[in-house]
Amino acid sequence: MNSDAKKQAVAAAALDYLKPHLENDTVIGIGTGSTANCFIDALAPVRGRFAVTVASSEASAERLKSHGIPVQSLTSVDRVDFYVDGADQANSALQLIKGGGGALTREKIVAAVAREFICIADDSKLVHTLGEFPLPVEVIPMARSHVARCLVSLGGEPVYRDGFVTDNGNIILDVHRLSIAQPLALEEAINNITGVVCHGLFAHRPADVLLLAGDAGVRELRAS
Ligand SMILES: O=C(CO)[C@H](O)[C@H](O)COP(=O)(O)O
Repeated sequence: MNSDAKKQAVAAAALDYLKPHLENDTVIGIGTGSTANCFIDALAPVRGRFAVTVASSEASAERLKSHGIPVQSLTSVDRVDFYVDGADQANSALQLIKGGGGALTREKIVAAVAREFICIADDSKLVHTLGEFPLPVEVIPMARSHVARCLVSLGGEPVYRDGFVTDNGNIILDVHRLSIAQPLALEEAINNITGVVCHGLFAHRPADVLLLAGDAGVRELRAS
């Protein structure tokens, strides 16, 4: 199975996972990226079976609307029942690196609100130790050099994502060469750097379920 087929398979599996739980008032959070896009496309035929979606990026909101799927802001809903999103890496505790697409801040906010976070990915994303994928950090532009120095002191090699501006008007530093043996501690340490808006290490809020597509089909993992 090639990469696109795996994305479509895992998106279809996420929809199968959700279907028994869909009610007229269900609110679904929607992630960002190519796998999340496959889920948006899979969701279109059942758009009458839930209330509304909340998108984690302008790009996802546009794609949802293009399918006629209703989108509301997070501030106009009183809860998010499910959040479905991809990831750049996942470990066996279902802690994640996210933000390859630069939407990490809104993704982390929707994930924080969601009752259940369903992560969808192909099996190449499951790793023993997070960190080979550069960790995206969203930064207030004027704090770029200060934050970069702090990230170096934590052992990383920050690289400015040239020409990229987040939906929130900020910049991204992608931090290379981190071997994240202690995700909870590192998440807190980076949160504590003044000028950091948010970053893509999801350790305190891991996924609840990881659907992983491989050549033999889609398997469901819970945190171990
Ligand atoms: O965090 C993300 C976007 O900010 C994506 O979920 C992550 O980059 C995975 O993307 P893809 O499904 O295209 O591999």
